[in-house]
Amino acid sequence: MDESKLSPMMRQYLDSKKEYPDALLFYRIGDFYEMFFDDALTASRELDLVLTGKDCGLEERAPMCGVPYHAADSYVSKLVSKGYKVAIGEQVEDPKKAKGLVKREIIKVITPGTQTEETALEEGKNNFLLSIYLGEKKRGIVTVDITTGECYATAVDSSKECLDEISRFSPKEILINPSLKEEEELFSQINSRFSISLTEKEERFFSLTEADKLITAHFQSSIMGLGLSDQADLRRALGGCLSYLYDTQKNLLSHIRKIDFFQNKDYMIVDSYSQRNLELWETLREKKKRGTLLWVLDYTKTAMGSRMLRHFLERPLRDKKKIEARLDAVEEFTGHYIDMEELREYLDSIYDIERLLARISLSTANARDLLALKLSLQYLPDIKKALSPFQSSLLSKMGEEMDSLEDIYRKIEEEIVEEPPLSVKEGGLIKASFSKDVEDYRNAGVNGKEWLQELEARERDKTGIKNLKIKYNRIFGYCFEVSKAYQGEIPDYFIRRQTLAQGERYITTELEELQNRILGAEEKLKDLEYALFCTLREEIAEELPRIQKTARELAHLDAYLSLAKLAIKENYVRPRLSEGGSLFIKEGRHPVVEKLLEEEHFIPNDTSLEENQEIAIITGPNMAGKSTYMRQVALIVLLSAIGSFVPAKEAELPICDRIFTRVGASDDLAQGQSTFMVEMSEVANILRNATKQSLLILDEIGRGTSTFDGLSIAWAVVEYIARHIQAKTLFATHYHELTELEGKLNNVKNYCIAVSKKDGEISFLRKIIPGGADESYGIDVAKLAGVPEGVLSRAREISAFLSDNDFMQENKNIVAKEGGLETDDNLESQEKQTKNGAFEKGESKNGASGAKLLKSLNKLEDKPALTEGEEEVLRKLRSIIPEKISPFEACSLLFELKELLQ
Ligand SMILES: Nc1ncnc2c1ncn2[C@@H]1O[C@H](COP(=O)(O)OP(=O)(O)OP(=O)(O)O)[C@@H](O)[C@H]1O
Repeated sequence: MDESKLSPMMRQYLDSKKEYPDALLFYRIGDFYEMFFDDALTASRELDLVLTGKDCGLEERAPMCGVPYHAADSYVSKLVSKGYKVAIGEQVEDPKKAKGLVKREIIKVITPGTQTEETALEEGKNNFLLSIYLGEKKRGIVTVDITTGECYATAVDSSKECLDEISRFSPKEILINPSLKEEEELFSQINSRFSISLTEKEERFFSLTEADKLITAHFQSSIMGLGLSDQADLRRALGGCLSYLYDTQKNLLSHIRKIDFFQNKDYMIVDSYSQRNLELWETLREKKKRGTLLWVLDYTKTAMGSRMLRHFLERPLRDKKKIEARLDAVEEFTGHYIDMEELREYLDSIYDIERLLARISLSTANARDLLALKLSLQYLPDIKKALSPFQSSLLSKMGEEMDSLEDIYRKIEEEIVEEPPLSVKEGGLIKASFSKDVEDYRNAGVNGKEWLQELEARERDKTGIKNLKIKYNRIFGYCFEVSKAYQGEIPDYFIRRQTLAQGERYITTELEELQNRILGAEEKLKDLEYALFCTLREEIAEELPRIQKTARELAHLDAYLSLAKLAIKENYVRPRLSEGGSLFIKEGRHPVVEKLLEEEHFIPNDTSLEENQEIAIITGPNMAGKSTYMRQVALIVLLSAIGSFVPAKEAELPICDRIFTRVGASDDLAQGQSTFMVEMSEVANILRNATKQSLLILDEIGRGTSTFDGLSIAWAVVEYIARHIQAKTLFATHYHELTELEGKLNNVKNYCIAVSKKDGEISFLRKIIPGGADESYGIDVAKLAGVPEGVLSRAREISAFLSDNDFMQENKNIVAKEGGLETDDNLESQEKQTKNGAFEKGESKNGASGAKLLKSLNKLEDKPALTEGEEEVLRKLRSIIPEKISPFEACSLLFELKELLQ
């Protein structure tokens, strides 16, 4: 584009655009925000706007579309929620007074992680911007929610931990430095697994010197004072984050006052796979809250409480004292139902104070926001009073820590009217009783006419001029009009302004004063009210620390009350935290399935994983309830770690360092990894990181590959856990062979989920009992699912053939013998063994199945004449025998051969 030919306005536009090339630029022109060129094409497509053109000095018109300025917020939110960034180019001088082109500047940039527009934010969920600085050794991670002022920071060692944090915070936007792109795995996972807007900034954006300058200025403390001296990567991430926030907001960020440092080791780690598998705050499929653990837990009354509860869930505790303190608070509430309900009622009238404060700090709060703050504070003294009888450590401290903030309440009460308008610049927001000037101006507007009539009557009496009138003229304003007949009676304090055909126009000092009061009143009133409002907003902003602290206490209070309400409503019990690490649950229930079943009755089950008996192998047909049972145990352990009561009759629970789950297929297939590959990398991760204090939930390990390899892997994994990790483990499997481990490894015990079969129909009893399952009932479940009878009867035939055949038995023998049960094995040799497989031609360990196929091949080759079908089988056998084949392929070929050769 030849920019020299552009019109001045277009040149001005393009200069602004160059400042934020990755943002769509909304450019204020008159009453519209216009977009041009590519931005116009994108916006018209995304917002369904009519695309027009504008003469721009070039041959072709510039594509253009626009939105009315007063409706811009909703359009901006729409774009931002789709992941776009939007820069607002505003007119910064009065167009009427401008000489030439109106001056325009970008006043803010709105991005997914920095937007504050209320309608675009999710209630009960933070809107995080996460900044990662990938350093040489560490990864600094800083997360800020500009809408609440929260700021969390940590440094982690691995990309995997980065992903765990991303998954936990679910940020709307991630700020990265270029080296993160080189960490391909992490980068591709961020891109594919999360639909998060990525903002890449050049390395200098994260410069340590700049970061330190910004951090010390913002938090008004030295790097050492903040405890950041040896945290260079974290400082860079924080510096980048602050710089980005200042740049986009173009505003003070005084509500971000405190950095909340955390270390993974202080919390129970639930990695990102497990967070999703256990559906803690988002369902796997629909990504909704309904159907998650958070959905069950959330009886909070305020958005702050709801966010706090989620926060509890994101970071289950490991410190016994802290967990007991939360449990004490919950228990105390459950024992005082009426007080609890009274407090919950008070919370009902509390708005999202944290978000209100953010708007106050960013100077975007309006009078309605201040009113909402006032209404939120009105019951604080009552809340403090209602809390005073409570004695548990957290609750008694909470009452003391909470500030009743009566001064703030009074300030707003004195100044802001009961129903203020949305706009703060149009007047009507300040009480007349608050300011004499406001009262006068407002009176002037309302009473102006009366005052003029009064003056007119008074002057008429005084002068004796009967037809003396006050009239309004656009040029001279208010004047007395006196007809020619009365010219001789004009008093000397009448000052002549204009001669008319029939008379003269006069003013007096009093009339002039009155006129000033009346004519300027409306504008002056608006200006005065706005100024008073801004002062009040600033005064409240100065009290931010006090209000923020109280808001935090209210959020905690709401979360404890919610847990207490849950305990009462859903009949949960207080867990005992076990000293020795044993896990014992009597009549445990799955919190979510129980709630979803509603009318249907959920069958409770016991669990016992003790020292020296940590591993449970769970067999049972499909649909019996294995996954539900295992998840239920994980969720119960997790609930106790957040300080919640648990769905059981009785529970003694360990404090785990981590919960690992390997359940079902992950959604990483999108990344091009096979189901089996994903499964194995998760297994590898678990085996490498689990400790004796971990809880492992393993569902059908090995099902993603051939039966033989799968069984071998599953076997070896159980063995490895039993011998080397001794973590509490629930291991569900369809490989009944694994039940043999019970006798061989003394910390393994078998369980199965009972079913009954009557007249060929199975029914699920949902009860877990000791021992292994007798049958797999797979075909019965297929029947329940409506698989056609033809397929079922054929499956029964095949199943009968396979159980007649010693084929599977042979495979099992190979696993038992060659899996090294009798010898001291290790995982590596196990893996090597299974990789070799059992079907390679010519190797002794290939087992009898390979030999059997060879025999069949020879038999076919010896036959003088072959049918078409036999030829096909022969061809297949020739092609596969030198290769590895799966046991099922081998089985089905054997089956075909059996039929053909008969
Ligand atoms: N204890 C229970 N009480 C009542 N219903 C239950 C119980 N456990 C599970 N169910 C019901 O049974 C359904 C199947 O359970 P689940 O998915 O846990 O079976 P599964 O044994 O893991 O099956 P598969 O092996 O096919 O994955 C659940 O969706 C739930 O509705």
